[in-house]
Amino acid sequence: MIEVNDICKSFKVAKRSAGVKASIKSLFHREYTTVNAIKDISFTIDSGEIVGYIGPNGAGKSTSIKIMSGILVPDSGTCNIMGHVPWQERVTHVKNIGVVFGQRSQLWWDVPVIDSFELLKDIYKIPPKEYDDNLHMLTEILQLDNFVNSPVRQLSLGQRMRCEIAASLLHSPKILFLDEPTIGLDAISKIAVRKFIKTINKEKDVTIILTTHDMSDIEALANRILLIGKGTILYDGNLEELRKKYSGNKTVTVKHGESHIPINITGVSVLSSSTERNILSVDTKKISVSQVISSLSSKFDLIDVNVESEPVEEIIVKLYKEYAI
Ligand SMILES: Nc1ncnc2c1ncn2[C@@H]1O[C@H](COP(=O)(O)OP(=O)(O)OP(=O)(O)O)[C@@H](O)[C@H]1O
Repeated sequence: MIEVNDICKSFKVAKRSAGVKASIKSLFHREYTTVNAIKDISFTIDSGEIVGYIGPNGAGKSTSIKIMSGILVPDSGTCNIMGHVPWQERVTHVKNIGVVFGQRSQLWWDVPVIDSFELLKDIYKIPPKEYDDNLHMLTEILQLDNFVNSPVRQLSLGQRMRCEIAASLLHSPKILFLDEPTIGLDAISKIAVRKFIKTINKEKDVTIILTTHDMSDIEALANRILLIGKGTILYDGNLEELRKKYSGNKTVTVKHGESHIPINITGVSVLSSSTERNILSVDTKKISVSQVISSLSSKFDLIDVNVESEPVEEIIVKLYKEYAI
């Protein structure tokens, strides 16, 4: 469905030095540097996938999304999305894709949201029945009823984001590019947006490419991760493989009926110890969690046990460290 081959994109940026003298000099003699935003990136994405496109700030995520949406033209390389070259066949291409940039609005600021939707209906030439059905479905699932008639400038960030997502899907695209769709949202809105993304992927078979710095988005949604760093793809695989590779530890919290329990088990370190509760870090390469629990329960009276995996954030930090990005 999406085929990206050896894409490169660089930007020519004017050098600016501080100070009045340097500013005046730059009026007559400008110097430029080249920023290599992406270098030889290649990947394919199949229909129905949800791909988490992750990487640190400035890695090249937005640039890639802009190239795949046809907004930017690469310096070299090829890109084929549903049989079209995005930047050469823009009109046909945009009918197949929806794009949400979390930091920018595609809605008209001063008019009611519904008027923006009507404009998009005309721009995309959406047949009336398809528009009505999609609007009905999106209004219901994204709960837009209370603010769809308000101007965008009056909406909260979470309300606006739900409208942005609806706007990107009115023309029934098969691919949705989401660039930080949950940025700045509260916990409830984040969960609502994630739930919606899952629903359209499952029920409407929409392929989703998601960039985010929120690793719980990735954990909740992505079956595949593409890691980009310094403009190149560094990892392509699923989260489980990453967990296996980078996380050998589990955190086990043990609530017990004793005032203090001595813990001396190979592969187990005590993170914190207080009356009636111990927090342990278990190196699962040396000992399994069940072995630890049965060893403890054979000696002590355990009231409650809670086992947690290492947070995804920490696994990703290890990944970034390994690739020095
Ligand atoms: N229009 C532009 N002009 C000049 N440089 C640009 C432009 N757009 C992006 N860049 C540069 O290209 C590099 C990649 O930027 P990009 O926005 O793709 O990163 P990103 O991975 O989306 O980052 P973030 O997570 O911070 O949004 C950065 O060094 C950025 O400064």
